[in-house]
Order: sequence, then C-alpha cells, then structure tokens
Amino acid sequence: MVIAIDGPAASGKGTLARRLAAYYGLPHLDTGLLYRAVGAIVLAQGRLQDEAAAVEAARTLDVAALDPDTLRTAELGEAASVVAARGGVRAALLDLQHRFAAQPGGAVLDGRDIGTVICPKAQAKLFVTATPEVRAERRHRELIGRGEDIAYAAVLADIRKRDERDSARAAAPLVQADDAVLLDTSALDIAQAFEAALAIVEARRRGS
Ligand SMILES: Nc1ncnc2c1ncn2[C@@H]1O[C@H](COP(=O)(O)OP(=O)(O)O)[C@@H](O)[C@H]1O
Ligand SMILES: Nc1ccn([C@@H]2O[C@H](COP(=O)(O)OP(=O)(O)O)[C@@H](O)[C@H]2O)c(=O)n1
Repeated sequence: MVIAIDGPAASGKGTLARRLAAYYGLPHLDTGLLYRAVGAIVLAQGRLQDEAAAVEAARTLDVAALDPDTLRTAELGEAASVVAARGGVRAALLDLQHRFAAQPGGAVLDGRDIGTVICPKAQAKLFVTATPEVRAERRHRELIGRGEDIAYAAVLADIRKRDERDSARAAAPLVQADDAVLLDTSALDIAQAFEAALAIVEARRRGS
C-alpha cells in the first residue's frame, strides 16, 4: 500500500507519516528533506537564486547522507521553498521518489505533491492541515527545543510566506488532490490525529 500525505508547513504530516509507517511496517520518505538538502547546498555556495546550481545539487544529491537534525532549521525551510519552485529541481528529484514509492509492499511519503504528482495512484491520500497560528506554535516549540533562537512571530511569518510561495508556484503547487481526505489537526493532539489518520487509511484499505 502506498500512503501519500501532503499539507502545508508544520501541519503534522511528518509525525503522521512516521507513525503510519511504523504501524504498517512500511518505509517512510520525508520528501521535504530532499528540498531542504538542495537548499542547504546552494545556500552554502552563496547561490540560492541560481537555478542551474540548484538543479546540479538535486541531480547529485546523496540521499543516504541526509541528516534530518541539521536540515530541519527555519533557514533551510525557507531555502527549500525557494529551490522547490524550480521545475528543473523537481524533475531531478522525481526518479528517486518514484523508486522509493515503488518498493514491494509499498511506502509512506509526505510532502507537498505526493498525492498529485509523485504518487497519483496512491491507495490512501491525506491532506493534513491546521490553522497557521497552531502550526506556528508547534513549529516554534520544536525550533526552540532544537536550540534555535527565534520568535513566534517570525515563525508565523515564515509559515505564511512559505505556504503562499508553495501554493502559488507553477511547478507542482501545494494543492489537495481531488481524492485526498482532508484532516484538520488544529484541535487534535498527536494521538488523536493519528487515530483519525489511521481511520482514513483503513477505510481506503477496505475500499470504502
Ligand atoms: N496534532 C499535533 N498536536 C501537537 N503537536 C503536533 C501535532 N502534530 C505534530 N506536532 C508537532 O508539531 C511539529 C511539526 O510537526 P511535523 O510532523 O514535523 O509537521 P510537518 O511534517 O507537517 O512539517 C513537531 O514538533 C510535532 O511534534
Ligand atoms: N514534496 C515536497 C516537499 C517539500 N517541498 C518544499 O520543501 C519545503 C520544506 O518542506 P518540509 O516538508 O521539510 O517543510 P515543513 O512542512 O516540515 O515545514 C516546503 O516549503 C516546499 O517548498 C516541496 O515543494 N515538495
């Protein structure tokens, strides 16, 4: 079974994807890390706005070396969103995502375009969301916990800006797939959100 999970920044996609993957014994790919890693490379080169450099970084990305701890910063979330708007970058990352999804038994992938572009035939699709304020609170707590010195207002502004850029871009914009089920986690804790996500996936598995 392939489970596709999309949604805006800090909605809880990754948390649900990891839990569903553990529950079903499936491999999980956080596709945001791919774009964050490309962003990190071109940022270090001082070439964030250079499309050719970003495409080259995407083509030569060492997926085995991705380090979530260093990639999940506010700065790299923003850089990821800049390089992710480049069609050439997205094209360069297509094949590895397709191969990941095609593993025997299936996989769980989370991102922005999994249900629409990467795995349009996924058996179960979730579009996970929450209000910008709730998402900013959660992300702020997470970043502070990682030792980042950042204000709530800055996190909220970053989330709004990134959502806008991700939704407005021409290449694989953030949009709910027609056959995805919407899950608003604003009023749900992690355990409740997982129960709701599991119910959605189980309903799809049973074909209802
Ligand atoms: N339903 C929830 N209630 C409270 N906190 C949550 C919930 N879902 C996720 N979180 C927390 O919010 C932060 C962002 O969640 P994450 O799964 O990384 O989101 P995304 O992958 O959409 O960016 C994490 O610190 C996570 O532990
Ligand atoms: N499948 C994906 C995953 C991420 N991205 C981009 O990468 C950025 C970072 O993604 P992420 O999932 O790590 O970000 P968060 O939702 O965790 O904040 C997003 O803002 C998108 O611009 C994308 O375009 N397509």
